[in-house]
Amino acid sequence: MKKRLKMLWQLTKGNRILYGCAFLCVALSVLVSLVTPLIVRTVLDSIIGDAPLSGWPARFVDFFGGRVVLSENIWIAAMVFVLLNVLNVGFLYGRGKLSAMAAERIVLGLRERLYDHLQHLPYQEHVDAETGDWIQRCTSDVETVRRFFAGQLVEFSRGIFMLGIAIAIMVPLNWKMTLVGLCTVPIIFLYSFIFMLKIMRDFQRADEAEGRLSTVIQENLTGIRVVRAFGRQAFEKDKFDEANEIYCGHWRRLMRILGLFWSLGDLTAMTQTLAVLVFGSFLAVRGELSLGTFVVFITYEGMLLWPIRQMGRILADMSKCTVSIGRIMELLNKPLEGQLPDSVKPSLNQDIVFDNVYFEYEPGKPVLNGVSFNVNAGQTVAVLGSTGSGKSSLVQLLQRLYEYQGGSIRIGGVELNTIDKHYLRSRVGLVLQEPFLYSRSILENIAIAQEEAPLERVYEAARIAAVHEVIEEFDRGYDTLVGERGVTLSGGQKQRVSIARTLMADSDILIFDDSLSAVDARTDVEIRRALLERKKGVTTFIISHRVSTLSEADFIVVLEDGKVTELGTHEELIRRPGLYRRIYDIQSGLAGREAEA
Ligand SMILES: Nc1ncnc2c1ncn2[C@@H]1O[C@H](COP(=O)(O)OP(=O)(O)OP(=O)(O)O)[C@@H](O)[C@H]1O
Repeated sequence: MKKRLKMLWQLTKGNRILYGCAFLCVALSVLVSLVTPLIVRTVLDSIIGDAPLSGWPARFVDFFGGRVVLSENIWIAAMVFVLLNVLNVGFLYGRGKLSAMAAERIVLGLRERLYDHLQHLPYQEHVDAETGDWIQRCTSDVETVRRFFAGQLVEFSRGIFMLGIAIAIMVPLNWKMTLVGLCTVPIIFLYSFIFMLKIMRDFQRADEAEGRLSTVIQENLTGIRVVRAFGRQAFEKDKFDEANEIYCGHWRRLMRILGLFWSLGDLTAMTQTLAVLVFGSFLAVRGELSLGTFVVFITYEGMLLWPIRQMGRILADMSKCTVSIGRIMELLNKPLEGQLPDSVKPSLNQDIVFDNVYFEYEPGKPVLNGVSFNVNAGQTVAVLGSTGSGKSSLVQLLQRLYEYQGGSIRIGGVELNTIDKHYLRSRVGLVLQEPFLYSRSILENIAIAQEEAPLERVYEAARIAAVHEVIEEFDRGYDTLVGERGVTLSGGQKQRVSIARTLMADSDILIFDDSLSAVDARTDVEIRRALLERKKGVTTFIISHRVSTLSEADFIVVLEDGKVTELGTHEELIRRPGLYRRIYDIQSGLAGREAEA
């Protein structure tokens, strides 16, 4: 809790003067509202009545020409009354504007900080993340913080000013009435505070449930094709209903508690008003309280009760805000991707040595174990292995998306984990099996990292990826819009657009992680030929299950359960029994049968 409040305080940095001015407006507005009933009191008791005058009411009356003048021109007092109210409106406007300005600035900064932080988290965090929950933290949790800074914070200060100034005015007027008028304030405070502590956990649960609900919606919309293809609509609906029911359940509970809170608050407020009325009448009958002072107390009671009750509500809202800030902090406190201070930027067009590499995602569960092989600069390496054997993990290490825990990977003799990550990723092109395309034109998708590149370079990349002609056939050519995640393109077309995108960069190392799987065998050959021809000298890793693709590599690495079980050229491997030979036999058998058929 202390940490969350500290974070809220830190967030106000740079906007404290604005808040200071907003608080000043609040204080002035409170002062003006509390002075107004005193003018009514002066008019009732000393202008219409004949109670003696002293202090500032006497000076006020003298200023307007004395009692007689004022009693004959009562409109003057009415005008002062109106003027004070106009002033009050001005202060309220100032308060609203200043606090809104400060809140917008704080939230703008917070959103930017949050978004920037997410961009630099380790890749594993993104893989493990519940996207919907993260989106919720960046949107509705930030919105809760905005509401706190824009309204609740200054509203809370209004309650404090109101209480402080009212006590200062009420005590000299009648201390007994002050005691009666404020007797429930500590009760309301205490009760609101206990309530705030109690409800905080419920708000947290409701927020988490909302995050899960967002995740269900997000997963459903992203995977809609799978849902349709497998007729999983009913299952998805049940999943959604369950998450929705849990979320609504939390809110029902919250509403019950809030309802109880408000009803008890109403009861306390009514008791308080009744006490003031009864005790005030009693004192008035005994002549201990003038009519004007009685009116002041009743008016103050009405004015005080609402902000004090509001303070309770604000305390409860603050608990929601502290929950949201806690959830935001949880993201902001996630350590960023480590960057060694001495990161180097060597030339990557060099020999690569994998030396006894050990890697695991979870402790004690090796994914790569003792992987060793050497790649000469400019060579093409093919990687084969059954599913889950560690192929993708192996190539992802080359972009430092993950860090290996044992052994060594050296590029031109430089240890990989000392190379600057940003530099490394800009020089190592990775094409994934399931590429992500933005909802923009094909041109923008290909030139995403090279917006200034001449069109000819884009065409060249698309030609190598064997997609140029396909794009030209579209009505709008390169300006064709790709729907969200490229739904208007076929799987193979998307893969080729994403290959073209990677080829735009001037990479020293290219990795194709099964990224030709959705492309037919003939186009696959075309792309590889074009690559060999036009990207000569670029070290290339190709993960594939196609022997026709694998066979053309300089050598093949066969991975099984994270270990290299075979290493050699196509000719060498087909002569030995093993996985490669088995795959070769199956695929050449199939090819033979296809040819016969
Ligand atoms: N981000 C991750 N966190 C935890 N475990 C992971 C992660 N990614 C992969 N794994 C696990 O590591 C093992 C190797 O996965 P990897 O993706 O490297 O295999 P692969 O050979 O590329 O498989 P495929 O051919 O199916 O793509 C698998 O058991 C997989 O479940």
